[in-house]
Amino acid sequence: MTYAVESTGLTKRFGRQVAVNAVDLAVPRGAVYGFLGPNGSGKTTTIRMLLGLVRPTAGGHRLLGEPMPEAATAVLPRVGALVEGPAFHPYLTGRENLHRLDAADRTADPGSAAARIGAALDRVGLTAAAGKRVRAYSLGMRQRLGLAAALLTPTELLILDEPTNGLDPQGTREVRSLIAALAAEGATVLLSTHLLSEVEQICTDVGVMHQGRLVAQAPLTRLRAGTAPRARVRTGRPADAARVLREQGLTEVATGADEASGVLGPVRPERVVAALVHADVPVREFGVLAPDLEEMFVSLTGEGFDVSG
Ligand SMILES: Nc1ncnc2c1ncn2[C@@H]1O[C@H](COP(=O)(O)OP(=O)(O)OP(=O)(O)O)[C@@H](O)[C@H]1O
Repeated sequence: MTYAVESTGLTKRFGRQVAVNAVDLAVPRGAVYGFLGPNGSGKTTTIRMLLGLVRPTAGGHRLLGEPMPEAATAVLPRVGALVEGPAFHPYLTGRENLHRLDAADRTADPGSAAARIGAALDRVGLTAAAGKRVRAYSLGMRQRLGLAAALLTPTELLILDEPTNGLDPQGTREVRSLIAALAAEGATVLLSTHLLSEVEQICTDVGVMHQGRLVAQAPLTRLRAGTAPRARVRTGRPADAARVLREQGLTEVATGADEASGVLGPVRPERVVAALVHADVPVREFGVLAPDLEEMFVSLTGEGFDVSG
């Protein structure tokens, strides 16, 4: 079995609106999979279907190789989840809330509950605030408590909806390093985010959602390799430069007021420079522009991502 999460044709309609449209997810075992998309693109609805919280209109999926929802009782205890608005009791402390959740899990051993809860609180950096009532928690502290709840189960697969949402920069860094540590211990992580920078920092794989559709899905290394570098020449004679670029085999050649550029493909940049000089094109500047993931995602979705954070 190679996929920790696998869906085929997963679809959810709300009335006339198709929130999730025939999504085929494939999350490899051991991956940190970034489920990336702008607000409203269908990430949360997909995650809720994966966890069996929302019934799909069509399609199906497997978690850890088991068919859902048929195998839900067997497989869900092996899956840690953080979904929007976890139902914590506001008048109980963080620790007491975890005890409640842990006690509700029939597969958890009550004898080791205190140790399990202490370890989970510790991992998310909430030990000091564990004795406070949840109603006094900030959004970031609630988010951490949600993560601690996800860590109560064995972390074979973690499904996290916007895990760094509401955290300050320090908290964001801590949660990202926690995710990296869990992955290093062998867990598969699927996390949703609208931050491309988050995907670039911690993910090995990415799936891009746009208007309910999964418009791209690949290991990050392959996406980076697939975004072709462009060569750019600054010159007073852009038309002549463009002709040379085409002669040299560059594709998608474009010109601006004082520049020409094209996709290099297999052509070596030093050959292009030599050809420009040979053709008497005055070269003020020559550069190879690094592939830019953001540009690629924008071209896939026609929308920008929030790149801060
Ligand atoms: N229970 C519901 N009833 C009706 N429409 C819904 C419901 N839940 C979600 N939607 C709609 O489905 C679409 C996808 O929403 P979803 O929350 O899955 O997107 P998202 O990518 O998670 O966005 P966000 O980042 O804002 O959470 C949205 O247009 C939303 O309004």
